[in-house]
Amino acid sequence: MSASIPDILARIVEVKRQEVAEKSKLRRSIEQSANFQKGQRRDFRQALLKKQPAIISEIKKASPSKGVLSHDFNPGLQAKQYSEGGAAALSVLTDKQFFQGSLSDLKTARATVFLPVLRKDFTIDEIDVLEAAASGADAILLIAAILSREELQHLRELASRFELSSLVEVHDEEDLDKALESGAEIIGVNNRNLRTFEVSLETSERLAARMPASMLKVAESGIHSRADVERLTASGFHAFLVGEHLMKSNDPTAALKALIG
Ligand SMILES: O=P(O)(O)OC[C@@H](O)[C@@H](O)c1c[nH]c2ccccc12
Repeated sequence: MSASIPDILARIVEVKRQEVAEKSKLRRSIEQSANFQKGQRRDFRQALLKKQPAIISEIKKASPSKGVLSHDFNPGLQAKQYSEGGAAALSVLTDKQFFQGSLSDLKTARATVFLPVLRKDFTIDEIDVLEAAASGADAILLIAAILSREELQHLRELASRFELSSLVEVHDEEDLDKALESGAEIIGVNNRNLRTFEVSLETSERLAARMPASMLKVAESGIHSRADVERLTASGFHAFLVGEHLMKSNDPTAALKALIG
């Protein structure tokens, strides 16, 4: 990994720390809304297990590596098209500054379909988990590279108290060991290195070999074709997180059907 490449992940986390400080002032009311939403969750894990291959279809207006992906961004319509194409679940980017997303995108998407929804953001604090729960998310993302083993475990357990699933994201052996030790039940391998933006499906293949057979394995990023899905299925992946390929398509429903085969 080259040290000269600007470390986007560190910059994002810096912004998240400022947001956490702001949001924490509203903790009592956020926690109250989180409690109200209990009993309303859609089972993310079961939804993935029910489909083969299970495609977690992502709603993402823009990204730091690719810029704006969709110029007529419409999260409700996108959700509907994904649902019609056979998505197992949705992933909605809620980060504002780097991905141009919002919690209201998540609410709109979820209200339009019956699929469980993953809140895709950079979770670093309890308040983020409470906020996801309060916003009606069904699952959260926990990125191993920005959390300690203890934090991973603590935030996952907090999520589960609010009936949310956690997708624990890893991108190398060190992350994976941490994720396994923290008791992760769903592990996603990000083929995109969040520090350098390099994408390689080999990352998924390499790390899958080190995971228990019973682990629910998700391959994330850089998936563009039915051949990619087949290749990763062969190395033990059951679910696939796909963003750019579907966001850039003129017909997301057809694009999704083609990935499913
Ligand atoms: O657009 P892609 O290459 O299909 O990737 C989707 C998803 O994996 C990617 O958006 C992602 C994976 N982990 C993240 C963490 C934060 C933000 C974004 C991500």
